[in-house]
Amino acid sequence: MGLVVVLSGGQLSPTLIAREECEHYAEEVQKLAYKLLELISLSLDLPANRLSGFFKDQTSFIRLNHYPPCPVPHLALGVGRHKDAGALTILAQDDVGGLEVKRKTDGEWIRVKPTHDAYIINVGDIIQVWSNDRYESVEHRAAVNCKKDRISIPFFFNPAHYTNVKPLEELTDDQNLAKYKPYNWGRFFATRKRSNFQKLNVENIQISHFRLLEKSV
Ligand SMILES: O=C(O)CCC(=O)C(=O)O
Ligand SMILES: [Fe+2]
Repeated sequence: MGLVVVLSGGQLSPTLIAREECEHYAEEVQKLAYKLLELISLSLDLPANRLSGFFKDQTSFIRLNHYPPCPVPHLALGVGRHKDAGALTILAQDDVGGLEVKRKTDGEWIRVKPTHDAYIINVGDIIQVWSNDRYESVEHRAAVNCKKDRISIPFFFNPAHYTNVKPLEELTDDQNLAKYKPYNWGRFFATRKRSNFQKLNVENIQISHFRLLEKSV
């Protein structure tokens, strides 16, 4: 399957990026994404293949992020705070570090220490909605480094654009009411993309806009 590769940041040149290597990487990382999807399904007491059908015409893509160094990192925008809108993100990064996740208990930003040869897996908004909040997508951001360039390569595993995203019927009943009303993934994503990096600003689309029930803490 053809995957879109998006380049973002300072001096990355498409000519420097080997096409075959990107395609090979996309194929392999996609296999990992399907495996993770199976494990998530099983963890929700669902058949392993319960979610894979949503990805038949998937809208997944890879982004190559380049963060040039900045002498005043706190004044620079890396990637602003946001939650990944899709199903899962598989993030490869170099050893510079910069990714921060927001701790829910006190709102502190916690730096994620890069681990050699390991991926960071982010649960996205769609898994949160499908699981009716049993999984939760994490708020995160990426800071720039004052001395070093940084590269990160997220693979965004997203379902078909026509997917109607809603809590799975198996996980809802009279005792566990659906916490979200259905929304169309293609429209959600297009709206999100238009707002670029202002990802958590009020005018931007969020799954909380589709929430039916108050969130229990
Ligand atoms: O560069 C990173 O560590 C995170 C990037 C990110 O969150 C994103 O591209 O959605
Ligand atoms: Fe992200």
